[in-house]
Amino acid sequence: MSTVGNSTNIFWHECPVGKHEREKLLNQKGCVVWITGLSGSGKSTLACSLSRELYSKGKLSYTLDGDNLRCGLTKDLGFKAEDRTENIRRVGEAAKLFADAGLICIASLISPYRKDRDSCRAMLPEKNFIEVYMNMPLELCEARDVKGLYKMARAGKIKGFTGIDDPYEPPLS
Ligand SMILES: Nc1ncnc2c1ncn2[C@@H]1O[C@H](COP(=O)(O)OS(=O)(=O)O)[C@@H](OP(=O)(O)O)[C@H]1O
Ligand SMILES: Nc1ncnc2c1ncn2[C@@H]1O[C@H](COP(=O)(O)OP(=O)(O)O)[C@@H](O)[C@H]1O
Repeated sequence: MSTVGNSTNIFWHECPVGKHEREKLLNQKGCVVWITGLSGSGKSTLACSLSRELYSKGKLSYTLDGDNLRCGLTKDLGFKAEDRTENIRRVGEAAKLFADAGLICIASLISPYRKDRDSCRAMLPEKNFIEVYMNMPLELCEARDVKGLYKMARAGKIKGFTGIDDPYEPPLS
């Protein structure tokens, strides 16, 4: 019996079919590929390419994209620091479930704060969390500006935009 956060008197229930059995069934290893980088750095493009490539090799993956998740699972969250932290925590937990299901879970979110990404890494065995950094200069992302968000941020119409007036902390390795 244990207490986790605000959940009290919690009992973990074990099931005879576990991650190992599911991995055997799927003939693959469940893991998380976590793609981080500025808006417009190419996260979603890479996530989709990787998913397609894995599919063509008969490997089951599932993509968790920041923009898409913000239409549902995380629609109650904005872009202030504590909301981004909760966003990453929640998606990290979801990604962990997909990996436990035996899937290759590809998460593509800005995830600007190093400590939040490190918390997600800590949820899984070291080799099951692969962090990928889209190392694109801000100038290039801004020049692409597919959604026109950088222009709005520069004009002060969006406050706290990553890379403009909100920080991005690149991975150390
Ligand atoms: N203030 C601000 N800063 C950054 N991005 C913003 C902002 N407001 C809206 N958007 C849009 O939200 C997308 C990023 O969502 P994420 O969930 O990945 O962000 S975060 O990880 O919580 O920082 C991001 O999508 P991508 O361009 O695909 O990264 C934007 O379309
Ligand atoms: N490797 C690449 N080379 C050139 N353009 C790219 C590359 N990857 C993505 N793009 C383009 O950059 C823009 C932003 O890509 P996107 O995947 O939406 O970024 P993000 O998900 O990080 O916001 C899109 O127009 C996309 O076609």
